[in-house]
Amino acid sequence: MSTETSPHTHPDTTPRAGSETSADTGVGSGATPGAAVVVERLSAGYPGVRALDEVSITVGAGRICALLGANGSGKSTLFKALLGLHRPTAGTVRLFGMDPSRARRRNQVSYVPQHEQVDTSFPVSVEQVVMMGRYGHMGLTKRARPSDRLACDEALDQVGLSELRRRGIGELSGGQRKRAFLARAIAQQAPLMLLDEPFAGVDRGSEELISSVLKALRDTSGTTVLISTHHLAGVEDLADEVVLLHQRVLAAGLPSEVLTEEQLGRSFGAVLRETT
Ligand SMILES: Nc1ncnc2c1ncn2[C@@H]1O[C@H](COP(=O)(O)OP(=O)(O)OP(=O)(O)O)[C@@H](O)[C@H]1O
Repeated sequence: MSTETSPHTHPDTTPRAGSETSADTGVGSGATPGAAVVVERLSAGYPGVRALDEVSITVGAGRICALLGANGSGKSTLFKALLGLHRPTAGTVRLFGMDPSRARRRNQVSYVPQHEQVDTSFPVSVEQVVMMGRYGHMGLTKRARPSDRLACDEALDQVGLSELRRRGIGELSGGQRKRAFLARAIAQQAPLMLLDEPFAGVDRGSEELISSVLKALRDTSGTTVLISTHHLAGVEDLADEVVLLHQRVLAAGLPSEVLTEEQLGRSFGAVLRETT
């Protein structure tokens, strides 16, 4: 990740942009080589609210980047823009050189939302939820093939939910449910994973498990991971790069550069400390 003030990329890792060629992905045609996410001078908001103001971020492929900001700092709005679900007023977003809608259609990005609506009156098992991550791979018939079942089995195993696979999703604890939705994203096997507040409302055990799963995805598959969080705890250990956001990018770089008392104090003052 980098901004104009703190250039930092990771040229050693190649984006796992599916099996597409550079012509398919658009990499090379105005894209930033080796970058999974390029946000340039992005402004976005709602009637009467400026949520993002000229935000520029670059996340190198195969990196874990934490987007750190207090409540209301614009993290969710940025995620919505990255997913093509919120139209910015200015600026551009490119995921592996593609616009967000195209990247989603080409299974380049998976998403783990902060809250997932679970309709307990319509029972869906944990493994059915995880299988939903495979829909983009199944073709028109939407029938699971052996490769889909294998991807689900592996994802359930990674998050430690194999034993609970037949349980209804509504019967899980908050932390277990979060792991189930993480497994759905893992099964999708997209080269970029976005996680909105993955540690909110989970116990210490689930937090450690989620962190180690994300690191394993980076290390074994070269997955680029972008998490939004307002919790300082754990970020230094997990993230390769940190962006401090408060409507604008206040600081960006290596955790050791960004997560200093001085930087946090200058950037957030009391606001961040109150919310961590
Ligand atoms: N649908 C909306 N309509 C109007 N204003 C909104 C809407 N969604 C967010 N906002 C405002 O936009 C700003 C950024 O909100 P956003 O949800 O992106 O921040 P956030 O960092 O994700 O916050 P949190 O950590 O509390 O989820 C805030 O001032 C918020 O009140």
